[in-house]
Amino acid sequence: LGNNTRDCSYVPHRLIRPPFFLSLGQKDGGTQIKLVIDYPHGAQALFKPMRFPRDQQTLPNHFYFTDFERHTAEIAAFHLDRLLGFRRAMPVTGRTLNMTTELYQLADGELLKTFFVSPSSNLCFHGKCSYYCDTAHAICGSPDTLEGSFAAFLPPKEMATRKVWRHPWRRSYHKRKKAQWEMDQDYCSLVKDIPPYDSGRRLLDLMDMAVFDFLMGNMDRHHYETFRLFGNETFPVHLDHGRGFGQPFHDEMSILAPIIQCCMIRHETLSTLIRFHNGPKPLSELMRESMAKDPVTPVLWEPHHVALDRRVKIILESVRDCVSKTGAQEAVVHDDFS
Ligand SMILES: Nc1ncnc2c1ncn2[C@@H]1O[C@H](COP(=O)(O)OP(=O)(O)OP(=O)(O)O)[C@@H](O)[C@H]1O
Ligand SMILES: [Mn+2]
Repeated sequence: LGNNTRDCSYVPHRLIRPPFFLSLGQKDGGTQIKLVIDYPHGAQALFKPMRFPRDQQTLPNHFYFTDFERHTAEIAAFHLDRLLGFRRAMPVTGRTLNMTTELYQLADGELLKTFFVSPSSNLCFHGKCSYYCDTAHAICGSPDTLEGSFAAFLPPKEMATRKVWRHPWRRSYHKRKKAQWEMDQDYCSLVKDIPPYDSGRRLLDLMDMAVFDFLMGNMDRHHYETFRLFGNETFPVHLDHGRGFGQPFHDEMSILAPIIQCCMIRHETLSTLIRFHNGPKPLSELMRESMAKDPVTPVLWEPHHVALDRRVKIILESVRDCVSKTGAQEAVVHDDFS
């Protein structure tokens, strides 16, 4: 993890072969199919399969909550989180797998029943879930290789329980309704009075999350989770980015609402954004370099890189507007937590 590449030269070669799976199962909960992969020695990964080619955009008549998930968004979001200096996302890598030997032969029960061969002789499955789990939305190999994202698994509940929080700037998840924050420009003053946002680091962490989500265009931040162990003095884990990186030609300003309405950003995060803007290297280049070694590189369609640099500029402009209203003392917050 991190900037330092781990030195593996002392590891016998047979130990660093790609690991093989022991078993797999469907991850319950959530709207789209994802699998829990079990490796030997108790390790696990969360697998999200590829559905579409890299250049497919969010369908124009789809809402943020009906958008298909993209495995590449999960991979790219991990790299973006790390480059922003947050390190609040689980590590995610891409990998191409053999559907027959690595999925079909290991599947059982309800999952196995959903495998079939398509009219063009590709092996497919659709699993069971609450949205896109039917024959019309199946995941198909070509003919039997399939790309996916593999996220390192969070520690089990027994080791580290998590608390789920409703995001104060959650969208309505309804095709006709708006959320309160979309109608009330003074919404932040309400949030600021309510624990855990009234003290400590949490409100600033939400500002960081808005930066992160705006850069990738993720509108699907309905809840977030924290580890209970540290009470409120802890960070929100950045999970579930499958709906990011869907619209490279559109910048969704409403994702910046927390920053615009609270007129606030963490000093450290602002410095990072200024570094992306002034160089030596723009964010697009840092992302390309960071993802170059991923097994499914190039991870993102090129227009997404262009969008990242454009959006860095937009955040800086928003912060500048806000500083000119309230002054830098108020808007740019120094804290010791990041
Ligand atoms: N790396 C991980 N390790 C273990 N559990 C995870 C990991 N990432 C996510 N989860 C858990 O799995 C749940 C579902 O994952 P995720 O949110 O990515 O799927 P989803 O289908 O998009 O769900 P939803 O539709 O509720 O947004 C999350 O709420 C989280 O608690
Ligand atoms: Mn989701």
